[in-house]
Amino acid sequence: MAKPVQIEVWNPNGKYRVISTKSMPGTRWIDLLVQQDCRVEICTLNKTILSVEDIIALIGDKCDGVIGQLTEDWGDTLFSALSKAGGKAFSNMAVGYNNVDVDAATKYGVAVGNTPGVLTETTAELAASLSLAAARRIVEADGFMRAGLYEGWLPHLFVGNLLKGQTVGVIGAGRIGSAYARMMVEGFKMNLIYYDLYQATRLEKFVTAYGQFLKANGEQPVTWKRASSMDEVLQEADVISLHPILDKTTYHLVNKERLSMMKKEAILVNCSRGPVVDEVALVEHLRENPMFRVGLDVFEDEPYMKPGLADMKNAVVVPHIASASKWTREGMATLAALNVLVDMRSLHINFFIILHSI
Ligand SMILES: NC(=O)c1ccc[n+]([C@@H]2O[C@H](COP(=O)([O-])OP(=O)(O)OC[C@H]3O[C@@H](n4cnc5c(N)ncnc54)[C@H](O)[C@@H]3O)[C@@H](O)[C@H]2O)c1
Ligand SMILES: O=C(O)[C@H](O)CO
Repeated sequence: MAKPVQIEVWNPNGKYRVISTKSMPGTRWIDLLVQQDCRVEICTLNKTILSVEDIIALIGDKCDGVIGQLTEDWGDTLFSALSKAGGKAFSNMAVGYNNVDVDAATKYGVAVGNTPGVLTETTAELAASLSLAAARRIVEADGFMRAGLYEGWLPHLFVGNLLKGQTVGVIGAGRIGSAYARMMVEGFKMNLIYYDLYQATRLEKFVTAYGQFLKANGEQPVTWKRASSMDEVLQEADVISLHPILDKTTYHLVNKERLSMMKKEAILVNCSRGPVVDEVALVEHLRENPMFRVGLDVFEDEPYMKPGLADMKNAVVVPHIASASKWTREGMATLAALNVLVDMRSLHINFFIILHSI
């Protein structure tokens, strides 16, 4: 039996039907779709994560394109339903496709898009924030103040780690990993060690030039190294931030064995995807190594945390907010709408007008 559908409709008489499974920030994305003769339907169901059945009900009998979210399971069932409804386009409002079966989409003739780039700096800034929060024990200290425990300055009170001159390690030096590395190198004068399948030439040039600038000004130059293995990064770095995509090769990339390679006072930050870290092993490691700290934006079984994690004082945890700046979220929504419009190209969308309205 078809489920009831709760929606908000824009441009009810539009020729093409485009669905967004969630309300998204700003109105520019809606304007773009409306200008191209789309009827835009936004799901208003009061449920954080929509099920496959919910989305099938939204798609209905006729649907030209869908903007979906990373919490949804875009596999064979949904692409088959979208294709049957005449759909040609799907865009994830996220970077990457780990919740999307691209082969299934291709099989059903649905083009798939995602929203990289506009979230690079915002996500890197959150990774930098988590690095600082963990290094300087900001959340613990904040809780201490609010609990009325502060009785006056003490030499040992919330002593943390100085970043300057230490080594920052980046696993996955793509767009976000490189932006984070630049922030930590330039902002805190950290040396860089990174591991990626590809050489990050621009990043290397940046660190070299910045090192030369520091030297010319009588300061200790910063350095960079491309590691030949991920283990080398884990062994050498003081702060390690994870930025690879999630796929079969990066699932549980950081496991019990690899955690044990890291320095006892190291900081691990994850703003990539939860399953890149074996969270059960991480909780055990945090428990056994109180000076080891983590900053986590993502979790293995979102929205849940593995048992014990919430009790760990040496963990800073935030609810997947790395891309949550107004500019970025509006940009992601705009990009997702453009992806859908471009991929509905067989519908003779007027690209000249699109390009002039963004
Ligand atoms: N927490 C958030 O809100 C948030 C926001 C944006 C992106 N992300 C995640 O961050 C990821 C990276 O985004 P991006 O825009 O930088 O992507 P990107 O494609 O530019 O960078 C990913 C990098 O990972 C590298 N890589 C792939 N497999 C690897 C492996 N096995 N070992 C080491 N490196 C490997 C790639 O070569 C690439 O350089 C996204 O796929 C997404 O999962 C999370
Ligand atoms: O990949 C993404 O885009 C994030 O996880 C949400 O912004």
